[in-house]
Amino acid sequence: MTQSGSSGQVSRDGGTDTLTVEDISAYAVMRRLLVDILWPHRRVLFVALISMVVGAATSGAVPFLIQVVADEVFVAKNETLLYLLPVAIILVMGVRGVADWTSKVTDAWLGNKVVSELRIRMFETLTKADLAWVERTHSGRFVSAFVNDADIVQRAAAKTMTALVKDSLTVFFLTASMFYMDWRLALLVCAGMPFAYLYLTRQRKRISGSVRRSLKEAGDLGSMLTQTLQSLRVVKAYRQEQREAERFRTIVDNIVRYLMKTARSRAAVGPVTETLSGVGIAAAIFYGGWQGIYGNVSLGHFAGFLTAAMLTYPPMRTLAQTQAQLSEGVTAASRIFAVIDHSAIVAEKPGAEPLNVREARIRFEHVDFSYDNGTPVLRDFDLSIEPGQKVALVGPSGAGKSTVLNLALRFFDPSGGRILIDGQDIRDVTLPSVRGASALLTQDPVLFDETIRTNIAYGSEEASQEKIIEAAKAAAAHDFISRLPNGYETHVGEAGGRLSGGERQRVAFARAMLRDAPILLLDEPTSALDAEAEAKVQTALDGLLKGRTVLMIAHRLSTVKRADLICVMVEGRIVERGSHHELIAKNGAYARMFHTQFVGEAPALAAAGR
Ligand SMILES: Nc1ncnc2c1ncn2[C@@H]1O[C@H](COP(=O)(O)OP(=O)(O)OP(=O)(O)O)[C@@H](O)[C@H]1O
Repeated sequence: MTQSGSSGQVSRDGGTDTLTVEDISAYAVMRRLLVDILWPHRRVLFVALISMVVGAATSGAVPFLIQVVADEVFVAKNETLLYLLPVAIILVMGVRGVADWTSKVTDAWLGNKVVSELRIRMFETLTKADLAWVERTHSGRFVSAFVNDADIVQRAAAKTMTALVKDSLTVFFLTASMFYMDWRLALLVCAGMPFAYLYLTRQRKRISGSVRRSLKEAGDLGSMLTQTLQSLRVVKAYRQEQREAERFRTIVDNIVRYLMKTARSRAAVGPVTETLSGVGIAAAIFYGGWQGIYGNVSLGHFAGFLTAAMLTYPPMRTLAQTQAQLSEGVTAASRIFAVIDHSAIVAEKPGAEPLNVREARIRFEHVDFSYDNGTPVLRDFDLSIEPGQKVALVGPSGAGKSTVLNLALRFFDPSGGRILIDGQDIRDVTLPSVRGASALLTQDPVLFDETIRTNIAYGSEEASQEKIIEAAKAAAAHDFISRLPNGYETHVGEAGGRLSGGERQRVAFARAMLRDAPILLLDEPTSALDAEAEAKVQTALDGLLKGRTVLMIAHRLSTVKRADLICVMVEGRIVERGSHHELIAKNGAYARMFHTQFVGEAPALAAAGR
């Protein structure tokens, strides 16, 4: 058992069967964004806040200036103020302009920072996450989190931060000025606010629901696009273009449906705030005018108040619209947090030491394992591989051969038994040291869309050019690489698509050579090659196997013959073990396999002198 309590039944890794998004409150999400992400940039945040406060305060000063202009210049005919007031207004507006510029730039910076930080954290989680979880979650869901969700958070962060702080402060200052000037009039203007608040809360819930669904559909769209691009040959060969296009159209239509729902809820905010502001201002004009005619309210007083009321509504309207945007941002952020919060179950114990590889002896000690559906895949799997020994696993499809390699690399943890390398349980040592002890070669080598040199040096970045060439020579790859126009600097294309299968495999061999790991795990790396290509990589493979402990999955007689020990697996158990000749003589499961699967290869191998 690991410290994280891994049970080997992958579905029980904390109960996250899919990427469930919890209903987190807007407050919780914003608090997290503020504390976790923004706090390290508190200086910029501080500058942003100051500029917003200054901007809001200058707005609050404008009605007073208007009041003074009306009362002192127009009514009292004060000439000195006539010269002073324009200067004061230019100053106030100038300060407001600078504050506005500063708050916009700092907001954009903080918005971008929030999103890049969220993207980085998601990526880190992904690279450290359990394979089981990543495989279970559709790639489109991740792509959507990185692209759509992050984009929405960015827009929401940049816009709502200004609106929430600056516009709230502006509304506060202006409302305060209104109450200071005439509290009765101010009450009239503000009477509609509680209704607006209740209405907005209802709209916010609606928006949150439709945004969540549109983002989910956007994830499905991403998944479908990836899937179609990967399987375009099959789509064409089976003439499914029309069907795929219709499926795509359904998803796109759904997205539009949910986006329109969001747009309608968002737009519904406008008429309500407009009407309320109209009613408020109309009431203020009527009551203020009445006071002007029959009471003792001065023109300046009334004009100043009306300016304050007029100036209050635009930021209030923005605040109302912000509710919608905030709701979208919170929904998208909670989807991102669902990715970030995933905790890997295959994790290191605290204070784990690195694996100390002395001889590279591997021991699978009564290992049991099942994937998330709970069906046992390995049952009492018991195998010792001596230093330098080459062991081949053979058996029918689904017997659990690849699973054994997955467990050796600690991609999953067994539910029973232990796996030891040189006597150390691989759950007790650091993860990079376990994975660093082995090199894995698969049927379909994984190359990145980089140069050949970068692909060979993947995982051994510090290797010199000489070492890279040496590894390529040992992997019989140097000659073909040298013939390429850009040699080692040739880009291999997406997934190595510009190279042939055999060339890709030799680049992968060179990578393993350079890595020089004491343990080699092979998942029949030659099985996807034709006879000619295979012949070219055989020598490379022999060189690679020399002096290493090897565990290989074998589908071909040529691979089986390389092994010192052959283990026949059936339904997760080793049912026979021995050398090729011993097992043939036994006339059991291996002999049957030999006669059905391998016999066709035997004459070719004999001719090749193997
Ligand atoms: N990620 C996974 N999640 C759930 N079940 C899995 C997963 N990978 C493999 N299995 C199941 O585990 C069993 C063993 O699979 P495994 O790939 O180890 O067999 P194998 O012997 O390598 O087969 P093959 O020779 O066809 O590659 C199969 O029944 C398979 O369906």
